Amino acid sequence: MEEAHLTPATPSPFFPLAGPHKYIALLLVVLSWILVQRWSLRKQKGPRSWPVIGATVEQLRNYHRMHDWLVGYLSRHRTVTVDMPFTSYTYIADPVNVEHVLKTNFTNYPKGIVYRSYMDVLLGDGIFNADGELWRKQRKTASFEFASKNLRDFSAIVFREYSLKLSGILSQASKAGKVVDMQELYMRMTLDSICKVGFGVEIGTLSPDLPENSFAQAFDAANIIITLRFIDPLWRIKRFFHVGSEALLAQSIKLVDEFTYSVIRRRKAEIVEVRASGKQEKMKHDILSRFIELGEAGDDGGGFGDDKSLRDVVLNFVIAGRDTTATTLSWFTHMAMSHPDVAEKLRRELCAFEAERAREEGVTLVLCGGADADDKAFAARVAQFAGLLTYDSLGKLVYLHACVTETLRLYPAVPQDPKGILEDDVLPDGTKVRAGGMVTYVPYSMGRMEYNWGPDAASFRPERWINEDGAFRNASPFKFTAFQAGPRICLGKDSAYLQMKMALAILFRFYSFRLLEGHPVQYRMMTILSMAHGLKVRVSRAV
Ligand code: HEM
Repeated sequence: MEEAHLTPATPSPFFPLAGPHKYIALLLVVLSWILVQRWSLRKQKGPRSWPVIGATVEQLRNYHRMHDWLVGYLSRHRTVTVDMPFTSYTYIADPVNVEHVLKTNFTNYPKGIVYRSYMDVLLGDGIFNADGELWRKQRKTASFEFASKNLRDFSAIVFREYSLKLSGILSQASKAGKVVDMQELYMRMTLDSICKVGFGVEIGTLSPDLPENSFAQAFDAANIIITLRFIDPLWRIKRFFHVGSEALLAQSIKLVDEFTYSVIRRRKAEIVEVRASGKQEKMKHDILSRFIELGEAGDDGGGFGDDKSLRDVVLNFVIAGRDTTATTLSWFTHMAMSHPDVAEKLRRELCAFEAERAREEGVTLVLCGGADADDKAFAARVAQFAGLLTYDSLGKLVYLHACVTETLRLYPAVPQDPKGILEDDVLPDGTKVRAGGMVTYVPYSMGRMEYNWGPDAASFRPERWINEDGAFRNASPFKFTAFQAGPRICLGKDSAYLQMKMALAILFRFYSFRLLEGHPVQYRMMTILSMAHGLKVRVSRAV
């Protein structure tokens, strides 16, 4: 044993030095490697990167406030690279780079296989998750549907009906002095609306007793867990062993699927019934019926012949139409509460509009006795006002339009939108991006950048959207990116404005809102910028 200690160490064939030299050499190799790493990162704009783990630790530490974390870096650099294990994410906020990615070199920046692999479980082959021919066909079919006057007229009726239901709930809450969660109510309203407009189904989550809705809960849980996948390198292992967040995800998707397939079965049965009755005029104008018909005709614009494809259509439209709109309505309400001058100016616009429209239509406005009016008289007055709101007349509400747009500038419903990179490329500002990585345009940051909006970029100021003649002033879609831009620009933008303006005109004409004292308003990290704790308010009638 003693001898063994005295025997000089045998040099390894892989490391031919022995004794202390071996350790010094090893240290030198490690130091040189670190130096090379630091040298190659010297021009990197973004958080500090470490060998192998990249910036994972800093990113995880800031995960709960990631959008603001990025604001900090992007205000200094315009383009930021964040290294992650085995990949890197490039974040952009300069409209010139955004135009390059979303339009000029569009084909190089698809959703990509990484994004698809994360989202597949929820979105399947639906339009949000599709690239190439599969996307093109769905886009064509859906664009055609969105342009139809039938759908627009039907939507206006549905949006008015559900806004009035929401008004009824608020009216009762104001009388009872009850606290309400506006985000939850908006989510119910937009879910009911998209189910009616999208799939011709009445699901009634906005009925006065506010029933539990397991679909909505499971859908939200799935969305949160999928967002976590973007920074959780272990998610595939968790999925394989069916543990932790991935086990919960599987459960949530099961619930979501049960609901969705039941909607499809119901619509198919109704279509058969209408056909058997021979009453074609009873055929509904919803989007799902249209896709079912296309699938049956074999002219299915993207393969909608089977229930799985229809399931993907349904869920993609739910995610498109429900959360985005409800989230924007919630942030709008928060902005109006925290900017009383804006709320007052909006109210004046709505009252003037009401008087003018009533004159135009020859309507005598009912006297309802003010805020203490009895319920029936108050409801009648609200319904009378709602009757004056049409697709065309809502176009006259320029200040309301500006307030909604300003809300989206600072609180875009989709705060970050990642794209895959097919081939190495150089962005217009000289940043190199590598095939297989990801480039993300960041609407949340873009709205707050002084280089995009001037020194008051961070202030909520709807007036910036109105020109000297009092008309709405548009901005380049590559600078105001809340609806994306280029060939994949949001298809539901007009529909979303129609619904939001219909609801907000009614609510802000007849109610005032006060944030519940001490209620925290913060976003939650998920693909949509929803509020982590909802939006708890007290509401009062204001005739
Ligand atoms: C405030 C409301 C809304 C906002 C801020 C918004 C924003 C967006 C954004 C950022 C995208 C691109 C997402 C991506 O890269 O995948 C998008 C796509 C889309 N949106 Fe909207 N959206 C809104 C409402 C709606 C509504 C109400 C509908 C339909 C009912 C809708 C239908 C779509 C569709 C179908 C796409 C996919 C377009 C494509 O990939 O070709 N959106 N929207």
